[in-house]
Amino acid sequence: MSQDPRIVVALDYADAASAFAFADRVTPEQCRLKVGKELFTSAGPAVVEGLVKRGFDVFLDLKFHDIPNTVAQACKVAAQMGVWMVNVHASGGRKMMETTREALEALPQRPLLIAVTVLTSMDAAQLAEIGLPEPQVQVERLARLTRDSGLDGVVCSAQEAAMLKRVCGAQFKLVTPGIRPADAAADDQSRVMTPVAAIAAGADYLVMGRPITQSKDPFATLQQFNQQIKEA
Ligand SMILES: O=c1ccn([C@@H]2O[C@H](COP(=O)(O)O)[C@@H](O)[C@H]2O)c(=O)[nH]1
Repeated sequence: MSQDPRIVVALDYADAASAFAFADRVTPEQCRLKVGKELFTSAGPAVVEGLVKRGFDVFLDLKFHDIPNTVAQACKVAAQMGVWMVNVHASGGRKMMETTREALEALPQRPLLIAVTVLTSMDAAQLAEIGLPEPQVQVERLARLTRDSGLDGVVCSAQEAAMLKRVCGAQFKLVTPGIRPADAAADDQSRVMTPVAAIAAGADYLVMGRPITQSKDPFATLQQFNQQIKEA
């Protein structure tokens, strides 16, 4: 089994018991785990610490978006929980991202710091409604700003992965939600791609929630996706 699992399972559950029930049936070699707004609001730091204690790499996906000092301090607290990765919104701007990076760099051990470009639920029409250009243009703009602010990578759709690897370089991490098998419902996601296509396009980590957690057999489904990626 891979020591660098590419799938990050989104534990979008309402309580810690459900998250731990999932975590206790998989291993850190099979997947990384993501704690997002629902689970964190319900269960708080204890759920993060419980997953870290079980040996998992935890992506704390709280997408901080605030003034520089507030975001930097929040990310420092996240780092103290022992998370593997934390994120902010790139639209918070260069000063916010640089201040946060500097705060994390002062720690003895720091998590990866990445920034959300354009949410994978948004399509061109939704972006136009808020006065922004089409996804590829806006994602590239925010990814360049993120790279220039010294962060480790971005959250984007796998549809933008090939372009971003060219623009930002191979070391710049691409974390891609909106992953859907070809025959699956998109749900509220707009910019989707299959797991195999996402890896081929250059995605480093695939964030997958409902296609795994809401499948009939989440553990067999995770194994199938890992196998598909391995063979790709
Ligand atoms: O642009 C983004 C940023 C974050 N997410 C998060 O990823 C998962 C996706 O879950 P699915 O069930 O596989 O759709 C979810 O936790 C989102 O908050 C995203 O989808 N898009």
